[in-house]
Amino acid sequence: MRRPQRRLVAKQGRSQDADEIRLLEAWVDAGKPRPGTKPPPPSESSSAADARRIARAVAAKAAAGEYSEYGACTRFDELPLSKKTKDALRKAGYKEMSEIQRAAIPHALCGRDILGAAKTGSGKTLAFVIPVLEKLYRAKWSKEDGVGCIIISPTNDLAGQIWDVIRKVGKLHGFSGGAIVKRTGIDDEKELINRLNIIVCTPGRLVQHFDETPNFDCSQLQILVLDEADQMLHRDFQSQVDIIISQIPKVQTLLFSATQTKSIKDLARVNLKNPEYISVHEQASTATPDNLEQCAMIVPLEQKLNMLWSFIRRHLKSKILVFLSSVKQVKFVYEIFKKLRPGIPLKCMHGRMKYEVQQAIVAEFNESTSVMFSTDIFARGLDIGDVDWVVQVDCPDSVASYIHRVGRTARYNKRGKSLIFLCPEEERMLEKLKATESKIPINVKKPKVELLDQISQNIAAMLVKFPNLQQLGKRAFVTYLKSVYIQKDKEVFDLSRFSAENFAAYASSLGLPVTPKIRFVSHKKNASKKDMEDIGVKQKAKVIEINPQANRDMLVDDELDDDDILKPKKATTDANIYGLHGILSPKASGTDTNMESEKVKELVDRPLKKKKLKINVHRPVGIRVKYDDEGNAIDPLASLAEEVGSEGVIHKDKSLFSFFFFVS
Ligand SMILES: Nc1ncnc2c1ncn2[C@@H]1O[C@H](COP(=O)(O)OP(=O)(O)OP(=O)(O)O)[C@@H](O)[C@H]1O
Repeated sequence: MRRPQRRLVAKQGRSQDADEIRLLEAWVDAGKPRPGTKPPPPSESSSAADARRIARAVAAKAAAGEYSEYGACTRFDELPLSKKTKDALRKAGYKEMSEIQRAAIPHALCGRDILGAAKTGSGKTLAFVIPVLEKLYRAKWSKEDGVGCIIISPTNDLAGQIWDVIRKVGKLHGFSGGAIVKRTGIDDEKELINRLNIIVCTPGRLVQHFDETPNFDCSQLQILVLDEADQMLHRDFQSQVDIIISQIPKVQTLLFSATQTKSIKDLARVNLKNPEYISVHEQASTATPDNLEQCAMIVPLEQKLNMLWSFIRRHLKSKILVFLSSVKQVKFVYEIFKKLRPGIPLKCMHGRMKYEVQQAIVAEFNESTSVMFSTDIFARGLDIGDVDWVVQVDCPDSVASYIHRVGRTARYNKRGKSLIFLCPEEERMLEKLKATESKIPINVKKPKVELLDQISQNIAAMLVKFPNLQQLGKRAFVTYLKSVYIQKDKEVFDLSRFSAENFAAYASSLGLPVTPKIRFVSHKKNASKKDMEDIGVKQKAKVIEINPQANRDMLVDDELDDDDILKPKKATTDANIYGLHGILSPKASGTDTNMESEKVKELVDRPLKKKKLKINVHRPVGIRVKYDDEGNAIDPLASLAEEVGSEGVIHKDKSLFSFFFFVS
């Protein structure tokens, strides 16, 4: 493939790097670990001073053409890495490698595909960021070379966080790049995206660029990373990842997660070539961090808020992350607790917030002792400093979700604690967590009922004083039931196990004077458009007798918006934008809708190079998918209505945009 003259000239201009690159190439090749090998346990005898001396000796030998094997290294400065990367690592305070870094980086440096698994907080981000930087450096990649690396992450926040690590460790390299992390202006991004060497983004946004950006060119891609790979390859992002894979060449691929997929079917979809299976904690007795203390309590639904309040009141000096199952619950609990003043700052985080607001809240939470109420938007990957407690008020949808949620504490050698409230009706989850194969050391504690603060009366008083809170409470009630109803794991989540009395008591615990009336609408698989419309029309909805007693008491309440009706929606955010044959399927509702809201930082003003044609000629044509502000596919008619009806809004949104981060 011929590259333009200008690129060659730019590369020749970096002759001081050329010698180092030659040396690194030779070292990487001569000292590479054998496929399938793991590093030996690190020797404990050498002091830090010894280790530095060894590292200097290794580097001097390499400069003299004697290349040592690097598969057993314990420090970053013993690896065949560029001086720019080593200097930045040292400045950032990274010296000793973590287990996953020791095991994965040597194999990744010599170009192998990796399927990496290690516990939460064990340093997986650096395990892929370093090979990415080195790959591009050794390929003499420059800003003019276009997209060389794509890193896909499930949420915008996580993409932003990964980009921060790249900026820190790659700051001495001259690569361009950015986290496309907020739906700002796809048109502005179209101009710029081909000039980014490293793109970090959610799958939905990338697919959107493949669809809408003329000449979006990934044909020169060098390396692909899927963070939280199990989630990427599973139902949530399956169809989008399939599209991405079909649009890019086969390149070195790195897959990382704390709960790795082992499904051959999943892995076949990303075409891994003789991958290194690296699971550093596979033999460990626990799947969660060793320094994490975990306990569970069986708490009736109607006592959960009392329990949470009492817990917070007794931990006013702790940084606490609280998981709830829906945006409306987060909003309600946050608002009501704020009014009741527990004596510690409160924050909330969910997907309906602007990315900038989220970032500000995360930054504050990083710095302060406070309580953060969050949906699962915070469950994976986020690296928040010194969280003391993770409290799961609502049951996670799986054991893997539990592991990711509790992994927000006890990160990288720090200590942490977690507590989960499970309703008696959800005890099956406790069995799953305690099962030998889950490897989760969890203690079951009995709640001390006598210590419980009873706050239902206080909440009810607040609802009288602030009527808008009553509406919020009602919605929190309904969305909680909905969140249980839509769960796939019916062994754990089964509304029919709750009685009408349970629901009434729960409503009363939220301060509601009466139990909101709700209805359940049947879920027809592969529902046609007609069916979908019918579901939207209340009179035609089919009521399911989930709990005859409950249904007798809970009929349709017309005050609740459609979103609050217990009709099945997809639990995930931007999953399945396409149906099987590229047919537009209805917008997924999602627990967190900002996963696809994107922000791009710092504008680029370099001339574009001529780009090659897209790769996949078999992609379905003739179906132009439109996306909403969050990157979800929207119905053509809905989008037409939006364009006709809200020109001003569209214009206003556009003015928010786009800037790219740069490593320079
Ligand atoms: N070699 C290292 N030395 C010191 N600190 C490190 C090292 N590697 C990573 N860390 C720190 O450990 C913390 C957790 O790292 P990271 O976020 O990469 O974990 P993770 O394995 O990706 O976790 P999760 O599974 O939750 O996404 C970060 O604050 C990071 O800066």
